[in-house]
Amino acid sequence: MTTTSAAADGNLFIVAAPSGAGKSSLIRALLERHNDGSMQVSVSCTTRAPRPGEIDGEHYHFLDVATFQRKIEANEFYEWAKVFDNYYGTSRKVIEDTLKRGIDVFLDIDWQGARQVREAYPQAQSIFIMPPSLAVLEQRLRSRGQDSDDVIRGRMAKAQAEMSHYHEFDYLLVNDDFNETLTNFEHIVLARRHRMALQQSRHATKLKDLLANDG
Ligand SMILES: Nc1ncnc2c1ncn2[C@@H]1O[C@H](COP(=O)(O)OP(=O)(O)OP(=O)(O)O)[C@@H](O)[C@H]1O
Ligand SMILES: Nc1nc2c(ncn2[C@@H]2O[C@H](COP(=O)(O)O)[C@@H](O)[C@H]2O)c(=O)[nH]1
Repeated sequence: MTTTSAAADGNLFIVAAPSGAGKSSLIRALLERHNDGSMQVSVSCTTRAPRPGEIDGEHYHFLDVATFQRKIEANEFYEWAKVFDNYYGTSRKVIEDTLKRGIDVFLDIDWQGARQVREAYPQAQSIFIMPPSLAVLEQRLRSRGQDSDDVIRGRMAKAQAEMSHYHEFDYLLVNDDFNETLTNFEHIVLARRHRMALQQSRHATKLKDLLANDG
């Protein structure tokens, strides 16, 4: 008789930060380092207008408010929140299907969404990214060159409220030197993968021993 152990689900990582602290850049860089298909970033839905260069389906799924609200009613979101006066949400089906295929998923979301995901999926690992200072945060938003002065002012006004939730997260990284932060981020992700792989192999060994001793 042959025994097969179920393939392990992928790991779910929540990454939050005040706007401009660098979470999207860190996730993108990590995915470039591990471009073997074992990791994916979730493409959120939003009612925010696309920025120049943003592509529908690649950076976000851009929806109108009525469509977004219909999806809320139909329970299609794993989590959703209103952030900076726009709706943002994560598709339930895509996340569940991707994790089932054994692929690690990164959610680039705010603290409200992080709370909802933790409740739905307590084994998710959560990482909060802090900027070195508010002055640096503002400088990053400005040098990104994608938001108007008004939008930047609005995001800076909400930065401290977002940062006040850092203690709800499993890990805290201060993104000063980018490469150093990326390496620390990578260590968190790889340590989680190794822990889960070890658990899975212990589980498989136990099952084998149990069957060997049976009868
Ligand atoms: N450690 C760093 N040092 C200098 N610049 C950085 C660093 N990390 C990110 N940046 C730059 O800061 C800007 C904001 O980064 P990014 O867009 O990744 O932020 P974010 O947290 O994803 O923002 P949002 O929540 O608005 O999507 C980008 O121009 C990025 O290149
Ligand atoms: N709760 C969620 N928050 C999300 C999601 N996708 C993005 N975000 C957060 O919104 C702000 C602004 O993003 P931007 O692209 O307009 O700069 C940022 O903090 C994101 O993390 C989501 O699906 N759910």
